[in-house]
Amino acid sequence: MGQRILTVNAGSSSVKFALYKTAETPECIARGQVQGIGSTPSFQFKSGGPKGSEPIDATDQGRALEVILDKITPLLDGQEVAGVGHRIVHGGPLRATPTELTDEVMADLATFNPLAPLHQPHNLSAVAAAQRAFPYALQIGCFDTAFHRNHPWENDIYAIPRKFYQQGIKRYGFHGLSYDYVSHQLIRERPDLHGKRIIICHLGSGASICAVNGGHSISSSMGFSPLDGIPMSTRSGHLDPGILLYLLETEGMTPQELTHMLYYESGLLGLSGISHDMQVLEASDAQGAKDAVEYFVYRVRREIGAMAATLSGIDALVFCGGIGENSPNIRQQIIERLGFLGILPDAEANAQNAREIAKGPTPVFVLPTDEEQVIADAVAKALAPAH
Ligand SMILES: Nc1ncnc2c1ncn2[C@@H]1O[C@H](COP(=O)(O)OP(=O)(O)O)[C@@H](O)[C@H]1O
Ligand SMILES: CC(=O)OP(=O)(O)O
Ligand SMILES: [Mg+2]
Repeated sequence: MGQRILTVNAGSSSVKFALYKTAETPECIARGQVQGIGSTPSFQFKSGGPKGSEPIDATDQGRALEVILDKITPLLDGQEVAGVGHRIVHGGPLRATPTELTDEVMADLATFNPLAPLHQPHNLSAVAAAQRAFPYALQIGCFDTAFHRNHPWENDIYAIPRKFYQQGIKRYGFHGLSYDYVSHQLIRERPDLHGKRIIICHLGSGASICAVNGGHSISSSMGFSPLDGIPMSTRSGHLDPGILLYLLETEGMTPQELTHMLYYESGLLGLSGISHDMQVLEASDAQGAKDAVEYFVYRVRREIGAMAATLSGIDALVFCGGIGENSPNIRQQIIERLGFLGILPDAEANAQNAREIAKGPTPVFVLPTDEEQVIADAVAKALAPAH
């Protein structure tokens, strides 16, 4: 009898899942998500189940996972879920590989909740729900920080007293499962880029940019927390720390108010005053929406320039994530002023969401990311009998 692997990616307002047939390279048989947790939650299969979106009653990520489990039970057809793989945003300074989520590991991971409040507590509550549903399954954590664990020191450290580095105040980097998938997929499709300098832009609700050299992450625009770098749906991106000192000392804001402002009220939402959703902003004629889009594009271009300097050049640029994969307009605006890096946009290919969207010496790709496949592969490896 076959076994199944389930992957769970719990975010601030969504829980994404995928179900796999167990094999050396697991085969996806269904995927989907609960979205709108906290506002108007709904369930949707993206593949492998009935089409359409169904309103549901889910006030938190644990309840969303219960709905998902109800929906996938008929697809299991009596097969056992042998392993559940979880995307865990923060693995801390040590975790460089997928890890079994024992009680001890879970307790350690909970200490990183304040470093990623939009993600980490939800990631961990989804693990608890999956343990209740599948008490005999192997629960494996796959960390967004792991792909970035070997940054050269200058991309790992902040210029504050060295003792803070020893306490773990350092650059972790995030979206590592996505960068892992995309960098390997690029080489599968274009073996000539093996060993080269690649800049990958993961532009979704959370957004970051990664410099990859010879298959390894060299630098991430995200740092100690997933707040740093480019502006995001509701997160600020890079800030002068003097602003925080001013707001704390002069305006009397509390740490909780600052946290809320930086994670939930800033970025595209804060700048536009209209929406956190890039699709809504692109469709709007309001000046605030135009400003937010322009600022986002500018900060992405600026970060690509910084990553090109980090790598002393660029051999390929890649877009992924909800915005990167689906918005020709944003991609066009980003790449049309990157001629100095050998990038010449192919507007027609870009408009069609083609795989390759530039015709200059530096190729530019759109590669749909698949964090779930990276997680499923890790679970399959953990389940495989030792040789
Ligand atoms: N066609 C599109 N045009 C512009 N933006 C889009 C489009 N489709 C999706 N998006 C954006 O992608 C974002 C979600 O990206 P995604 O990578 O799924 O985010 P996350 O995994 O962080 O929740 C949404 O906020 C939306 O703004
Ligand atoms: C780390 C992060 O920002 O993740 P997401 O894009 O899924 O919010
Ligand atoms: Mg994401």
